[in-house]
Amino acid sequence: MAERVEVSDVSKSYGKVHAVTNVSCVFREGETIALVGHNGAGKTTLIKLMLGLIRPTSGTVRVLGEDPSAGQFEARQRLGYLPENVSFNMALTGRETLAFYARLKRVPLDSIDALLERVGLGHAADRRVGTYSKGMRQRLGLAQALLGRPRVLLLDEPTTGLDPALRRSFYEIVAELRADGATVVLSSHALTELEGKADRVVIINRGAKIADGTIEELRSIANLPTRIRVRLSDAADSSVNDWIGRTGAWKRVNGHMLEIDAGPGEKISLLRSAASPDAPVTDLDVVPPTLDELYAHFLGAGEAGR
Ligand SMILES: Nc1ncnc2c1ncn2[C@@H]1O[C@H](COP(=O)(O)OP(=O)(O)OP(=O)(O)O)[C@@H](O)[C@H]1O
Repeated sequence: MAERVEVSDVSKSYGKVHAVTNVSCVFREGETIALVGHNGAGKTTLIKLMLGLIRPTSGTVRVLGEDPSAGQFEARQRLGYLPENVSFNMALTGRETLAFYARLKRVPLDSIDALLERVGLGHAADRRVGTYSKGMRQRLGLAQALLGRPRVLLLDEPTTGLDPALRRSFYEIVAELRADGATVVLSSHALTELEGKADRVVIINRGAKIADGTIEELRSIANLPTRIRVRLSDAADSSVNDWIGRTGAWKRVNGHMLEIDAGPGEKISLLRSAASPDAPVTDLDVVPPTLDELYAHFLGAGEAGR
């Protein structure tokens, strides 16, 4: 797969503030990447570096084979950007707004109506943007970013302000872009929202990259325990205590439930013993670590390494 974005050992400082420190990453054709980090972690700075709006203090950035901060950045037309806070001229209609951006990008104006339909704004094309809801403005921002079928899309916290139905339709569009070979970078505060949506997750903390991989890879690196919870057949039965004594350090949740945090090495043997015919168990749940726990793990590991 072709490399679309290459960030090599990039740092960016604003005076004494080190917004990004020695970050390297490569984003390829057809990849959807989640750029995750807390407020002030450096996500927007990284996106601005990829857009060429700012230059790195050190290191290099290449987008579609070119330096995005060079004066003649021919690839700009193939780069789409949705800023964190979209702001439009409230007096223009949705269609006029897109026409304005299409002229700037030198994109044929006849693509505008199809784009407005695609983001669900066809019915409001001739209304002034001042009358749009926040979600409608966000979708107009997405339509603007999609002008000219860009090969790289940088979407800064794109689902802020969208209700669950709009989020779903937003991610449907992201899936179509991915199928069409676009490289999509989605920045977010929350890892949970992005499960199943991104091929890869890059976690940024205080300007440094602290994790990079698929969610499965990150789960396996983090090695977090899986919670196993069992319902006892007869909690009062003395055989229960014998069984607990034989099988592990189960904790009582209440009178008839036990749970244990099973490390990767003991998970199978604990499940076997809980499912065996002599176990006083009538039901069993396996709860893998949540994405919030995974995120917290990497943030904690990043802090410990400082
Ligand atoms: N123009 C600037 N001048 C000075 N400091 C800046 C500037 N832009 C960003 N910073 C600082 O750089 C750091 C990273 O900011 P950045 O906006 O990249 O974070 P972020 O991860 O996008 O945060 P958020 O989720 O809040 O948008 C922060 O400490 C911020 O205050």
